[in-house]
Amino acid sequence: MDITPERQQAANDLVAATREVMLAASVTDMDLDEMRAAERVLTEVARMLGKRARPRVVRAPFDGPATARSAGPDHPWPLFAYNPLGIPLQIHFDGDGATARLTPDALYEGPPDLLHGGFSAGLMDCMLGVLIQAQGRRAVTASLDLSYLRPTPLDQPLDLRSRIAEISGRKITAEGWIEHEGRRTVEARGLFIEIDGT
Ligand SMILES: CCCCCCCCCC(=O)SCCNC(=O)CCNC(=O)[C@H](O)C(C)(C)COP(=O)(O)OP(=O)(O)OC[C@H]1O[C@@H](n2cnc3c(N)ncnc32)[C@H](O)[C@@H]1OP(=O)(O)O
Repeated sequence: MDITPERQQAANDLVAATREVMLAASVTDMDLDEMRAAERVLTEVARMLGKRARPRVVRAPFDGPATARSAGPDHPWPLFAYNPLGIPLQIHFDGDGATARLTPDALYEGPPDLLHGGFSAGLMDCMLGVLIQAQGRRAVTASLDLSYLRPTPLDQPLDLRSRIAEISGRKITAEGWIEHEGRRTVEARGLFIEIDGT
């Protein structure tokens, strides 16, 4: 089924509202009865939405990041607009690099008050992978090496960056990092291999 701009916006708004629910459900301190009442409402919502469902989450077009890159840094590419489980990012492209800003909330906690290292890895995979996709290259991650240099805080703005380091035949190496207040907390280096097909 084609997705009209109106359906796309409605789907994105629904996913954004779902993220709000996920955070609220995770940190709520309501009374037992209120929690049970909220659970009943949410179960009903899940049934309502599930009455007609696709087998998979809607995919954004493959060439979306390349189009955003051509349009310039003021035209970010939204990541995970259709999937509440993904950490939503607005990725800005500038030449051979990409940047994004994120303030992670309580959903993404690992050590107390800090960002979970697995989420950092996922963010880096996205920053590197989407940058490669924005070059029009169809590639998957073959390896991703991470250095956790210092703790990454929650509830504070983080700057995410990536750049292409090397291209050799089908092999593309990209680097990225997470910064808090100008200091790197995580560094990543990934090898991506170009694949055939769609
Ligand atoms: C459709 C794309 C849409 C956009 C998607 C965005 C993706 C977002 C990022 C992801 O999360 S991707 C999901 C996680 N990754 C995977 O599921 C990939 C699983 N692995 C594979 O599918 C294959 O192993 C892979 C395509 C990576 C390589 O298999 P090939 O059979 O094509 O590789 P081949 O054996 O011919 O090796 C090609 C070169 O890459 C090198 N290589 C392959 N895997 C490597 C590895 N793991 N580490 C280091 N080098 C590796 C290999 O040594 C060789 O180097 P040389 O050309 O110099 O000889």
